[in-house]
Amino acid sequence: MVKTTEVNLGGRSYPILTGPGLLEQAGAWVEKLNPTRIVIVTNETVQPLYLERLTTSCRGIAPVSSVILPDGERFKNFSSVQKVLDGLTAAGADRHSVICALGGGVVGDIAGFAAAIWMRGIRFVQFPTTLLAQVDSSVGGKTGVNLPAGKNLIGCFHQPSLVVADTQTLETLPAREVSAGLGEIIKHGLLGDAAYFDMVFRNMAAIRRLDHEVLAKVIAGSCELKAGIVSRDEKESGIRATLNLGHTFGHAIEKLAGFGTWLHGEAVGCGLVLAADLSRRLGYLTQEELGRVTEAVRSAGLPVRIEGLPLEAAIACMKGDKKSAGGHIRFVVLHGIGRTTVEEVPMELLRQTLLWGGYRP
Ligand SMILES: NC(=O)c1ccc[n+]([C@@H]2O[C@H](COP(=O)([O-])OP(=O)(O)OC[C@H]3O[C@@H](n4cnc5c(N)ncnc54)[C@H](O)[C@@H]3O)[C@@H](O)[C@H]2O)c1
Ligand SMILES: O=C(O)C(=O)C[C@@H](O)[C@H](O)[C@H](O)COP(=O)(O)O
Ligand SMILES: [Zn+2]
Repeated sequence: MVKTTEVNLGGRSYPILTGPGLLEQAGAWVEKLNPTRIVIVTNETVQPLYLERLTTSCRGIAPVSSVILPDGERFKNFSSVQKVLDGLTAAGADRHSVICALGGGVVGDIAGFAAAIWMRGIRFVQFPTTLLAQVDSSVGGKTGVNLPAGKNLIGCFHQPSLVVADTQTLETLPAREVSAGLGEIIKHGLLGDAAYFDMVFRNMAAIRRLDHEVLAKVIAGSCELKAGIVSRDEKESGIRATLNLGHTFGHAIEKLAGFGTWLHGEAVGCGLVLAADLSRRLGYLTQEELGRVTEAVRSAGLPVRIEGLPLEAAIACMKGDKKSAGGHIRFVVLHGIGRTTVEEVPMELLRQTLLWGGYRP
């Protein structure tokens, strides 16, 4: 059963296909792009699991080669982009070649960025194999890498031509990574409506044990929500900034703890709790609503407290967030479930939230 969700961006529109066993059928969709060469970018963990499946499916369409990256957030950097560019050079890739990103969000962001800059931009296909990538990172065209100074500081918007999410690949995903995916799913629940949030909340245990029926609903729900937002605001001049809920806090945690120490989804989950607390201090959210957000994050198996990172360093990190302007930090805040604004907040309230969350003064 293949579910299709469309990202509507005029000439750059594309479908997101989700369902079990799609890697085996991938060639049929890639062929439609009429590529001169296919370069699959993956990493050393995903390669032994799924590379052969995708390669076999693409055989006969065009010459297929692959680039295997080291695994981990700490390798989401220029050096990995260079490896992909070297692979494209070795393959003799031209402007009509297609990159296939096979893996989680790290591989997708790096491969998408390489696609955006190779010969000033070639097409790429996302084959997300983590829950987080299937519900979030493969959709919307944000590509790029980290700098030591901060998360995703380098990159561009470059939409994929197609997203193919084979839900069967989730069966080999470690439990910690499933929980990380739930960080973004809970975020979507908070951005969507109370009914979607409640459905995610009620089905937390089923999602964590990868119940097929519930998982299909949640992946479709998150993709529809994100596709709808991206279709309205591709380059984040307005509503797309709401997809950053929890991320001003989360990105600071990832950087301060050292990239890869906290998973992105873990930092986002904890960031959602902090964003909810900040919203409560602003008078926008009730104590009961804060409790529900905290309980959702906790029951996803995600951390809800920081423990010991330095508070002032966190504020310095947040000033470098991409939503900041003139050194003023802007946060996505919640006004109940399903309603958000993006605003500057009093520094005193921010400090109170950070202390409450476990930051060290
Ligand atoms: N571009 C966007 O819109 C966007 C959105 C959200 C997150 N991101 C980025 O995505 C990254 C996080 O992505 P992630 O959570 O997928 O992490 P990840 O890419 O590091 O993958 C998580 C781990 O799972 C492994 N893995 C992948 N698929 C597997 C499978 N099927 N079976 C077993 N192991 C598998 C990976 O090798 C890795 O060790 C972060 O860098 C984040 O900034 C980008
Ligand atoms: O697609 C978006 O827009 C998002 O913000 C999705 C986030 O989950 C994702 O982590 C994104 O990469 C963060 O973007 P950034 O612009 O803050 O780096
Ligand atoms: Zn994210």
